[in-house]
Amino acid sequence: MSADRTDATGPTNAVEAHGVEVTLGGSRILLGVDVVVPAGEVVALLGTNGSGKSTLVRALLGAVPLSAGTVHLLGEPLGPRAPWSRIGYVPQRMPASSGVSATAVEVVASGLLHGRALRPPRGWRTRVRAALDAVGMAGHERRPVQEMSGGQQQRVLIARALVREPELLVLDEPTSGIDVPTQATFVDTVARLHGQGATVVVILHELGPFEPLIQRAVVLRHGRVVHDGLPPRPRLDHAGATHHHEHAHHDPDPPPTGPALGPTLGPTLGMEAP
Ligand SMILES: Nc1ncnc2c1ncn2[C@@H]1O[C@H](COP(=O)(O)OP(=O)(O)OP(=O)(O)O)[C@@H](O)[C@H]1O
Repeated sequence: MSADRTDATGPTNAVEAHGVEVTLGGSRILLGVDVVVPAGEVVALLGTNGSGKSTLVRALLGAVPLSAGTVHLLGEPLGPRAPWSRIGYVPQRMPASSGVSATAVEVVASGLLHGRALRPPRGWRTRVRAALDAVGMAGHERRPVQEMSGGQQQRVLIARALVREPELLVLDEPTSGIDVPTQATFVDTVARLHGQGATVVVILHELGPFEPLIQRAVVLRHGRVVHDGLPPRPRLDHAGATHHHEHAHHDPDPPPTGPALGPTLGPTLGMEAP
């Protein structure tokens, strides 16, 4: 644990990544990404489809190998010393089923197991129920997740991350496929965790209901950071309830390089520069 990352009150940076490069299937996906997220901040990761957002999050969490660069989480380097029990992660999709039909309670309770702790802690049922409640899944405790819709499975995954009351919460497009009232409940829960000091890194297609929480946006394009600063404002025509989001947003050319969000990038995200 290095002195510059951690003081007596805990790590100053929840995420500290420098020069991250990732190559997958022979393609260079991340080309030297620097991301530093101070403890307690809520950061949105934005960018067009295929810009490398999920790969970056997976690299930060050690789920894909780095070909170059360094990552520290909550003051510890990636690896066996990384404090996984203090980190919650919600992947974009439910991992392929193993064929074992776990119930919602079992999946969420697995979020309380880590390292050598193979038994859930005292009071786990109450915590699991509260986490399912926070994602609008109260009453579904005994249902096998395999029988649930994609949106319901996503909510169970979110509950599995929330049940830890994590210090660092990493979410990959958490609200896709989830109905609007449940999105609001979920955002309230993330806001509560943030109020308790948690750091949140969230991949979003658009800021949507997270907008009031987002303090900073990191925008990727073709595996590089093209903006790191104030979040873009939603464009009025995109914010309207009648706007549909199924259309593909075009990739602007050339990419902006400065710290400010370039005028061509806003339309890509359906947002205006700050
Ligand atoms: N395992 C893999 N092997 C080869 N290429 C991959 C692999 N995983 C991702 N890629 C490629 O890396 C690029 C970035 O993918 P990634 O999923 O990180 O983008 P993204 O910004 O999260 O996109 P989306 O918004 O569609 O999820 C894409 O071109 C994708 O096809």
